Amino acid sequence: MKIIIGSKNPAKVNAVLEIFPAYTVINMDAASSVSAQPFSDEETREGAVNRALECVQKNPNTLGVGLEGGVMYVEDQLYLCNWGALVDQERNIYTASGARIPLPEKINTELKKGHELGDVMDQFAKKQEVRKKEGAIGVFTNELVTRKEMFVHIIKLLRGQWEFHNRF
Ligand SMILES: O=P(O)(O)OP(=O)(O)OP(=O)(O)OC[C@H]1O[C@@H](n2cnc3c(O)ncnc32)[C@H](O)[C@@H]1O
Ligand SMILES: [Mg+2]
Repeated sequence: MKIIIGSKNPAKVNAVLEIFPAYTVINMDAASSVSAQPFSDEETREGAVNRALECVQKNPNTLGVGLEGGVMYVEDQLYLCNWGALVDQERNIYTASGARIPLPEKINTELKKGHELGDVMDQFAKKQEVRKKEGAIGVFTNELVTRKEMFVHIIKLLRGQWEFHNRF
């Protein structure tokens, strides 16, 4: 059986490969159809669902996975948030979110100017393509939790819900 992941970002693709080792994993660009920088749980979740749906629509009889990164506020504090969606052949939609950590005020200021977190993180960490490697969560947890590891947990939550639904 095939799984289509709606992203070519290695942090996302490698997480799917780890949790679905028996499957053929294919990656494709899928549109989130939300802002390049989602700013709420709702918008980030919608981006993940849109990506997963597009994967299954373009590849019937497969499982589609969408993973989306965003930020959200709890009161005045900006947090990193991530969402995942899995869509099966019957178009059942399973969703789950990942761990969230607060982001420094400096990052909040840059995002409010309209910059994307990916670019802001590269500047902040003085590195390149942080979003494809340890991610913001890796930078701010001293790499105890990497972006891939955070997505691994989300995909476990998706796979587990899908298995529970199909348990008999
Ligand atoms: O190729 P895609 O799948 O689009 O992967 P992406 O890295 O762009 O990731 P998202 O579109 O899901 O994330 C939306 C924006 O937030 C950024 N972002 C989200 N989480 C991040 C993280 O942990 N580290 C760095 N940038 C992150 C990302 O670079 C985008 O600017
Ligand atoms: Mg993106």
